Amino acid sequence: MSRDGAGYCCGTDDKELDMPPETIGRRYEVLREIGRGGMGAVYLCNDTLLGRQVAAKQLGGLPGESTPHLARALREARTSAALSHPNVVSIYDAVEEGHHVWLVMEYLPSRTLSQLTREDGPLPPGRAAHVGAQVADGLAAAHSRGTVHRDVKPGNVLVGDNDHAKISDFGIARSVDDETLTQTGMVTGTPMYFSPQLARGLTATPADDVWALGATLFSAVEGEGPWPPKDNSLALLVHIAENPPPEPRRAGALGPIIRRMMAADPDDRPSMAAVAHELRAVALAAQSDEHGTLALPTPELHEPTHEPTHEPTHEPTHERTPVPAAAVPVRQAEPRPAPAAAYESAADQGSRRWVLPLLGIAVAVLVVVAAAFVVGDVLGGGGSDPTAETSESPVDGGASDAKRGASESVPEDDPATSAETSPETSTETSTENSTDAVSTTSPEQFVSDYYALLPADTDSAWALLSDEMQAEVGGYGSYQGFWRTVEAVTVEDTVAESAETVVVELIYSTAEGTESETRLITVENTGDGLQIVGDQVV
Ligand SMILES: Nc1ncnc2c1ncn2[C@@H]1O[C@H](COP(=O)(O)OP(=O)(O)OP(=O)(O)O)[C@@H](O)[C@H]1O
Repeated sequence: MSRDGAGYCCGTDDKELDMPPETIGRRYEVLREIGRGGMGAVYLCNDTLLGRQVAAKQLGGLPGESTPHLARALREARTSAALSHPNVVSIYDAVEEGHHVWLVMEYLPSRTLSQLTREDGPLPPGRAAHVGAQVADGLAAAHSRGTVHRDVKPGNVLVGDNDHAKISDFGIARSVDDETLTQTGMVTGTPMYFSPQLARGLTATPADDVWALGATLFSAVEGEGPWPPKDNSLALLVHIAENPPPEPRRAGALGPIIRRMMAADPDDRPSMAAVAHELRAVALAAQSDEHGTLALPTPELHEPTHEPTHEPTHEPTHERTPVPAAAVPVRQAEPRPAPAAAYESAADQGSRRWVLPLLGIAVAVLVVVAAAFVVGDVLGGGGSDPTAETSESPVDGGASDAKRGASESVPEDDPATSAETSPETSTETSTENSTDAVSTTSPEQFVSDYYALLPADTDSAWALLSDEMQAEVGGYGSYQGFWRTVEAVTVEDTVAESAETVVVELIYSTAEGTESETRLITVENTGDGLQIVGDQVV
């Protein structure tokens, strides 16, 4: 192992894998190890640029395994970065160092669902339903954009305070039209939670995630996995493929939904969105159980996540349709001196170019392409190349890059050529450029990166609004309340109209559907970097 001017440099033997670096990518100070998984250690770090805690997961670096590991890591970063959702662990950055990739992600003080079950015993059905509903929300958002997780299991469900749950580890997730993984012939995932179809080697579909979540809930309430443990994975696969689904015994009100989620025929399984809805109903019923036998932590049940809330406090005069405000929610329908995004008249609403009726498969494809576009931006610092989805390029930034972009440059390297051929991290490159780069972040990149933060990281996004815009919005609570109603926002295109104005085309996904909108964003360099100072529908 060596440390050089570019920061920590990793070797390739197992011993070195056990030694944490002091800093990752010259930006993330390692504080302590959080845990270990099949792919390596996870460390709690301090992001010195944004002053927040993050989790960094080390992947790759084993002899002869670096390439597939890097590919898996980058795929994980791309998939998760495109999935900005309150119930999906956000990927902020991916740093290549030596033979390793560090995935830098949102830190969630938590226990995994498997730890929780092991330490607290089997979960009451209502509590399991509450956790499961949130995970189903996150997975439904992934499914709506063509991504199958493929490794849903208790170890990939992080449960934090008040049982706030997030699904993590999109390491083997992929878009359904991405044949890269199937071409490798690799079998990945955890057999214990495989559906019979996956066990038979069929291509993964959203119905397999539904099964896996059903099996995960089965484990949570039963205290043990759905199948008898077997040392031999192949034997377990054969067992799953040839035997009827297990019957839950301690699931109570959760029993019927678990049975349907684990239906042998995938066509008999509900969609993930329907699962979320049903699980939430079970959780709510348990919450109101007077006898408290299904007691739940109450605060989180009221968290809107993205279940439709028909009476949003921040939108008193409008239907709860997603309001595609660049930065802010609609608060009232009164005329404003400047048409800031915070305010939109009823006439505006009527004339809004809703495209919902035109949406269908074509939009699903569009969203996937747009997601690649956003990630491409993040990868290339402005090189918005949708083809980057299929290249093994480094992922630099993710959600955090918008914030970083406000104070430093993002390299203009070509994402299609910089990964396998150049081991330097893109984070390193951007850090090196940081001293003189305040003015080099393009407004289009800044706007793209701003939206990449949303809806998951409202804290960081909020900091990118000028004081005046924050006042226009009506406060952080209102801003956050709006973004909680949005499952995903995707930048379809950005065009600079002038040095300070950007036309951005957006696609919003909510529980009610998908819609697009074009907005004019005005940015200004305030000395601290770029900030959003104006926003209107065009
Ligand atoms: N974002 C995070 N925030 C907080 N803790 C985390 C985070 N990600 C992982 N952890 C912790 O680190 C441990 C290891 O995580 P990891 O994802 O590597 O495990 P795993 O899913 O078993 O591994 P793999 O999927 O690679 O086989 C987990 O048990 C969890 O407690």
